[in-house]
Amino acid sequence: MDEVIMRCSIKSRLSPLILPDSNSEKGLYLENAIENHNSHPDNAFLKSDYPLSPINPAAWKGASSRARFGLDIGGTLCKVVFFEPLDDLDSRAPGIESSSPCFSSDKNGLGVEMIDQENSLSMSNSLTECCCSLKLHSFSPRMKESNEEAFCTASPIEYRKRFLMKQACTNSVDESESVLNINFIKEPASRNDGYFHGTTELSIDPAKCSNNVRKLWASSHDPVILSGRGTLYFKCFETWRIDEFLFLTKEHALVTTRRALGATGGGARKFSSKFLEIAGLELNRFDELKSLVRGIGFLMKYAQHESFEYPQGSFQGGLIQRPFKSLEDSSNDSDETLSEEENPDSANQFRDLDAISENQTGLKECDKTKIGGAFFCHDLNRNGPSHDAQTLYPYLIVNIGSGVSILLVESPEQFKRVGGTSLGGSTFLGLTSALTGCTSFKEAVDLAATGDSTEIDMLVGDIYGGDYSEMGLAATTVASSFGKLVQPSRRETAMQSPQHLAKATLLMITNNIGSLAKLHAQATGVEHVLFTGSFMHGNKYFVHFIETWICRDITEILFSSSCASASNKAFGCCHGILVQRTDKGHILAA
Ligand SMILES: Nc1ncnc2c1ncn2[C@@H]1O[C@H](COP(=O)(O)OP(=O)(O)O)[C@@H](O)[C@H]1O
Ligand SMILES: CC(C)(COP(=O)(O)O)[C@@H](O)C(=O)NCCC(=O)O
Repeated sequence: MDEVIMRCSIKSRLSPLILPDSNSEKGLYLENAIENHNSHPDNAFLKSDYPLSPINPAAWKGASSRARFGLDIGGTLCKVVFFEPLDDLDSRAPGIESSSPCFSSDKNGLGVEMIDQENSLSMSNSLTECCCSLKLHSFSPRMKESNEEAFCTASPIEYRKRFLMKQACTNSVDESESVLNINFIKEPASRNDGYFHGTTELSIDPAKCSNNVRKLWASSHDPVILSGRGTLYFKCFETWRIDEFLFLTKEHALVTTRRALGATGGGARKFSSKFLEIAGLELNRFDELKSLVRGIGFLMKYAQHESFEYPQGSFQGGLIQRPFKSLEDSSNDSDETLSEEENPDSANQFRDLDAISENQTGLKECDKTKIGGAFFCHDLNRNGPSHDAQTLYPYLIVNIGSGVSILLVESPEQFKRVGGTSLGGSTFLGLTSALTGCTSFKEAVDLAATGDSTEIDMLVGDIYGGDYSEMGLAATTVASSFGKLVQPSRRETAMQSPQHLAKATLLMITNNIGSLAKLHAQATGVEHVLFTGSFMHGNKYFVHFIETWICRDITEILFSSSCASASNKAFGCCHGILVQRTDKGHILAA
């Protein structure tokens, strides 16, 4: 099949939405899509023991299926989104609706781009061969022949050798085996680099292969079934594992030719030759910020369901906040304390503190706060979700990845990068890891949850003995992050309290990002700010802090917080997966 033509009125073709268990935090809700819950019930982001793949064998066994991939190879994480069509699209393809919203955005580099059909892989049907075997799909007999030819001429062995040699320098390798017969390459058990350790060994033994691939491809999200079309999968691994990923892909995937994969992020440029050399994969590169805007735009249209509320008690152990303790203290000192008029922040802090102290959860009892769907939507002025793709513009995107980019999106076709900061998600993770020895993002966030940053930060009250009323600074405002550690005795104590250090780090990063977001919103005159990026994932404290303290003047704050939507750059660059223009000018919607 050389060409597939489909209608792309996605909304009308999909089945009704089925909401999953409300205690979960996972969730991408494409409107009218169905979550696949055949997978592990505890599907957590990058959970290393998550059962392989996304692939539900029953769903693809025997099917001449094809998967189309979009990769976002970021500074820290590589996010992969792939779509596995059900079967022959032709048989399910009615005509084209040129009025489709997908069709209309194909302009100015932000809409649908020409992605040829080579941005396509197929999943192996042979589960016994390898649980997650990938092989390049050929659309026509002619292409298939050339695939096989290319496979014969490919020479990944050299690269594997080099890789093994490199590994051998740092890892214990059984020297009794020749390079090509090595079954295991053990990584040091004690490695403590602060990141998710997905794969602990490389193996060419099929049994272990499944295990390795399973671990590497830790699922980041339950698959989403687009009824009658196929399934969307979300995967993620650390970018520093790219060699491992490519070798495993090559080793187990039977990559048979050079084909283009939709790819974005800095790594799409940096590693493009590596993809080609190691795995024979050609990257079809897309600008990452364009992909981000496009991915968000797509989700905005089709994934408007926020999904989960914070369960009661989920914030046990404290919250990120401008510390209230000394504010209470200083409230006894009427001379030093700001009036509400002088310091509206201070007044709000008191009010919020009252609300919070009722249940000590650290979360306002506020039924409009929801998280976990494709978008966490919080309208500060109205109850319930209010964002609407049409009325949202102009808005800011604050993408918190390794670093932070701030974009002003003026229309679906127009955006510009208006700012950024190097103090981003990896600053939090790197610093917290270095300071506390924690070994994963989740651990760092969990640690922060139990900490008290006032033990670490120097507050205005620490300097002034109370509020600095003249300048509107409450005593509780952080004057200097980590400032208390200038005292040697404080440092010693702090080092015994990793949770306080983690919290101070999270607060510092959050405060900075929030302030920048607010300033950029003011400078550009926008009222809507959307926070996204993997830093958001499971990071309720960030969300809560931002909405409570930082962005009160902004009409609407949106959080794209699920892992799936944190993959929106990958989504954006495989937008062509869902809506694709073929070389004959047809829309292809998978
Ligand atoms: N499992 C994880 N492993 C590492 N970092 C994670 C993880 N989950 C969330 N993060 C956070 O997400 C950040 C990376 O965000 P991401 O949007 O993927 O950026 P990039 O595209 O630069 O890799 C990390 O710096 C960290 O703060
Ligand atoms: C360079 C980047 C666009 C890369 O994106 P990322 O992988 O961090 O998502 C981003 O890290 C960034 O904008 N950093 C901040 C640079 C600055 O404005 O100071």
